[in-house]
Amino acid sequence: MNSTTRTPPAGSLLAADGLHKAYGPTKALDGAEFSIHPGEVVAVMGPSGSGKSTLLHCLAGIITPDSGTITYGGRELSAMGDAERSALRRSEFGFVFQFGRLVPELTCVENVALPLRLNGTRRKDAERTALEWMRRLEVDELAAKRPGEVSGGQGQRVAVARSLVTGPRVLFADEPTGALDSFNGERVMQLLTEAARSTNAAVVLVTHEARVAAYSDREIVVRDGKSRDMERAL
Ligand SMILES: Nc1ncnc2c1ncn2[C@@H]1O[C@H](COP(=O)(O)OP(=O)(O)OP(=O)(O)O)[C@@H](O)[C@H]1O
Repeated sequence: MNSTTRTPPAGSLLAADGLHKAYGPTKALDGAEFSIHPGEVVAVMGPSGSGKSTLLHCLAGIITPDSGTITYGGRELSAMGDAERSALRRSEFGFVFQFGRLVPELTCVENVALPLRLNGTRRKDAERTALEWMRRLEVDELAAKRPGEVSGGQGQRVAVARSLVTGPRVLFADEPTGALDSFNGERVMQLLTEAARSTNAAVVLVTHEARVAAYSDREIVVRDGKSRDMERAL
């Protein structure tokens, strides 16, 4: 793609270099770079409209950058076909968004089991694994309830359980606490980071809140589509 791109930093699981993405005249990404190691939690910060979500969507293979390289496990995403990228998203990546996006017609345990069911796991096995994750996120008592019957904080913990149920190597979290009060936001972040660390999953955490970013190992600031690594002591 871009002849000036560099090799990804040693040991990185997911890395991007020289990313550009424009929406018409708007430059959403203008040379952004990124890298994350297995088990690392990286906060992507920056003002509204600076390109954070666009960066996350490029890294996750949801949108294709206009130029630049993204490598996952040593392979370039752009070299994969659509089907292979979708399979990668289903098997290696997990997602949590600002609003849980749970399926309202399904119970909470069915929601958490859904990614496993889509991968062909039998219902009983999928729901057993789902319940284990719900227990870790302290929402197993809500298994039989539908999303409309639980609180925002509980629903978000159900969404975190769903994002981790397939054992992803990278968890993408886009403002996961954005709709919660500070108490529930803190609890979601504690449980999310604990669960991710216990499985050595890397977490790409988009947030504009410093208290949420405080759960990360490292911060990257995106401004006008450019990213800057803030070397922060652990
Ligand atoms: N689908 C789209 N069509 C047109 N413009 C877009 C689209 N998505 C993003 N943009 C523009 O690209 C720029 C970067 O948007 P992006 O959503 O990545 O920023 P952000 O930092 O995540 O913002 P926020 O914190 O408000 O969510 C913004 O100017 C935005 O208006």
